[in-house]
Amino acid sequence: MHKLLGLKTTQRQVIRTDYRKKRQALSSKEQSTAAHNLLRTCLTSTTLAQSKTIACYIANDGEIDPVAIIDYCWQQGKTVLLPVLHPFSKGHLLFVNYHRNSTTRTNVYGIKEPIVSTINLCVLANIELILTPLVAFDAVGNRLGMGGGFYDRTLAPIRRDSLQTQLIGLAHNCQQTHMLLTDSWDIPLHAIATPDQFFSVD
Ligand SMILES: Nc1nc2c(c(=O)[nH]1)N(C=O)[C@@H](CNc1ccc(C(=O)N[C@@H](CCC(=O)O)C(=O)O)cc1)CN2
Ligand SMILES: Nc1ncnc2c1ncn2[C@@H]1O[C@H](COP(=O)(O)OP(=O)(O)OP(=O)(O)O)[C@@H](O)[C@H]1O
Repeated sequence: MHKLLGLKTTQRQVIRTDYRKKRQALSSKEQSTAAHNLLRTCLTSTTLAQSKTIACYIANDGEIDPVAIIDYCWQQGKTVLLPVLHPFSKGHLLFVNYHRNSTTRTNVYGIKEPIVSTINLCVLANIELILTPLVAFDAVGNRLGMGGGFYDRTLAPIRRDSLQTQLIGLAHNCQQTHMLLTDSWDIPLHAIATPDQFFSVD
């Protein structure tokens, strides 16, 4: 492997392990306080309030829980979507409508996802805002995920086709890193919301 590529891969793996441990170590009280404060932070930006079609996620592995954001969106009559592992296209995600009565299943990672059908699928170009899970972030919008490359692959058309879709990462305060080394395929975030702060990039 090329030296720099090897260094980056190692840095990513070390940070991934380290930052997954940090979020897993949070108590349920810390998790619920964080989840509550996260909605407040998100509402300090106009993006969430102005978007009508919003992709979110179901918390896993100590991730900050966006449940209050999902409830807020439903109350406001917004369309909420969840990522679903693509059934044929390995490493890609589909975004599927999620409402209070959605039928769900558990995927191979143990994460709940809605059942895909032709009527509940949403194409990327029609999603105004994607709230992404992440393992670590830096203040300039770089994101480190679980390592599957799912979001990077799925979101690549945003750069290729200059889509207007806004990307906001959701994270605990302890998931901020000084600086992440980036790769060519990384899709940077427009902002990051934590319980204490809203980081707008540029
Ligand atoms: N809540 C949530 N939903 C999500 C994601 C996510 O990161 N969080 N994804 C974001 O892509 C997709 C699923 N991708 C995932 C990829 C890997 C693992 C995982 O747990 N992998 C390994 C550990 C990886 C490692 O340490 O290298 C495992 O099985 O333990 C989970 C989800 C779509 N849905
Ligand atoms: N657009 C892409 N096309 C092809 N391969 C990609 C693309 N994006 C990422 N990958 C591959 O996915 C692998 C994992 O990428 P990376 O470590 O950036 O994932 P991640 O951002 O941590 O995960 P996720 O996006 O699932 O949360 C990389 O080794 C890379 O080869």
